Amino acid sequence: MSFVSIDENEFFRESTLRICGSLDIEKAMQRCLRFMVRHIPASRLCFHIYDREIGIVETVAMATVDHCEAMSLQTPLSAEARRQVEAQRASRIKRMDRMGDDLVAGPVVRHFAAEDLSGLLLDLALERNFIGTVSVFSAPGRRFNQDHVRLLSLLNMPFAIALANSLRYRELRKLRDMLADDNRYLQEELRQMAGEEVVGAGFGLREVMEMVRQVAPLDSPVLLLGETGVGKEVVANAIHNLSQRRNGPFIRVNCGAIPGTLMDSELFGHEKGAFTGALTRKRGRFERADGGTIFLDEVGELSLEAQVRLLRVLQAREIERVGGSGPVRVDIRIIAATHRNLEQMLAEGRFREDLYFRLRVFPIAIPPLRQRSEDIPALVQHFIRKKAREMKRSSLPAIAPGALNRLVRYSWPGNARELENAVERALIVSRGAPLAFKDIDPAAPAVAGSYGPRAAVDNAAQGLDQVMERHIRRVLAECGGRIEGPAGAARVLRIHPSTLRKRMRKLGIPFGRKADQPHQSLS
Ligand SMILES: Nc1ncnc2c1ncn2[C@@H]1O[C@H](COP(=O)(O)OP(=O)(O)OP(=O)(O)O)[C@@H](O)[C@H]1O
Repeated sequence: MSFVSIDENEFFRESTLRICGSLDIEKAMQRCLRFMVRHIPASRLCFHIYDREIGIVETVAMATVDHCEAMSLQTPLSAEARRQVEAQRASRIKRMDRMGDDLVAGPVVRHFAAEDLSGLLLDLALERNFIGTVSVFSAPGRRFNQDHVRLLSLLNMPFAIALANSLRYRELRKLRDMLADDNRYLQEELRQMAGEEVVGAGFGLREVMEMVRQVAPLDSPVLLLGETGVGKEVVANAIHNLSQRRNGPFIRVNCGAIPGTLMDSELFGHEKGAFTGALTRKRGRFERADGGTIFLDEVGELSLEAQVRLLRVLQAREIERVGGSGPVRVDIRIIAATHRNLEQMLAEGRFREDLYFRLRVFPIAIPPLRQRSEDIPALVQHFIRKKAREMKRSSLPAIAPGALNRLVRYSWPGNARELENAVERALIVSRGAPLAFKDIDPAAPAVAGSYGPRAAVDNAAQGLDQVMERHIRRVLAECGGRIEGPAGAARVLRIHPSTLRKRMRKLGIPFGRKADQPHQSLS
């Protein structure tokens, strides 16, 4: 085969264009080789990196004229060969008449049965950092000479830059894949922690689950309504898991727990330096939920300013980071939840009407536990399993005779969460004996139900309005719904009946005929 002689400048220019032509090392090398073979007797290019920690040469890419591939071919080096490689700090080129005889190249080219071929080794360094080595294999029966060395040595710098970039790109891709993998794993863990199973789906929550199945495949917003602890997050999770977005993120935002001053940066993120303390760029919850579902819990707690910004996201499907220079599109499904009476908040000007109608496209009301006491036994079993697992108990305790009956008759103002706490308490005090639930007494004055240190912590976290609402409801239940009179709730609470009515209206507690509707019944 005859080779076309070439001007050095032309060789440099054409080879550089090709080695920079792709971020995939093997493709870039193949393009380069296809050009080179017209001018030098080469048959194969390989790129090798060196792992100093373990003294291994890894061949990461290989190209012939017809075939190229990314690979991870590892060759351990002898101690002497390691010393030789590790002394290498500058670019240089080495010619070998027979590659098999070289201390470093010999064991590597054995993988390609190329010991008898002549070779050129191009060590690449940038700013005194050794990047790797390109090996050029000769065509069978040909030997490289000084003219080839001169031509190849021109390519030191472009090869070093291009291959260093390709290695970085490869590393980034690897990190991205690892992150995606971590993300999938964590999402799965979260799903398990959140308790994927909706207990009562076939009984007390049957209608709720029918609605869930209807709306899940669509992208419409869903508004979950129900008392605190009733299972709104569990239902939100079920919607996400039954939707096309199930492999995307499910991001919960507790709107009542984020201080007003941090709301924007929490929800929408910020750019680096947007304000004092913004040391790095941070993605907000909306951006994190991209491709998945955002669950806005306690949406009724949002300030009016935050409501305006939320409305903008709902309308434009875009967010703007604090200190950002432009909008960022987000592909999200919104599920909002509240235990509040939003209609009443509308009437009082505490919730925006436009936002309300945007969120209220598909409302689902989750009934309180006292209206679906048929779910209590299954929930108790579910929580026993869950808590025993968390507490690393090897066996599941039995339930003491009569205890389940007591649980079913209790009114559960704190709903499933209160039941979950009761199970946890019972497991702690039982020490392996059957669970007696002695602190749950349906006949005791309602306020006594779940008081104690734990409930006090719960109450503190709930806010004054909720605690007041809960207390009033319990006293009302105890007084058979009566407000006035010697046995009325106002007397027990030591306030004037009209003050009590006013407060009940404010807290959304029905009275009079409304209180007789089953949803509100407390007994
Ligand atoms: N149907 C159910 N099946 C299984 N677990 C449930 C069910 N309902 C509630 N739970 C459990 O009860 C606890 C409270 O439920 P969740 O957090 O969903 O209530 P919530 O209505 O969102 O409360 P809040 O209004 O206070 O945010 C959680 O630990 C949840 O896993």
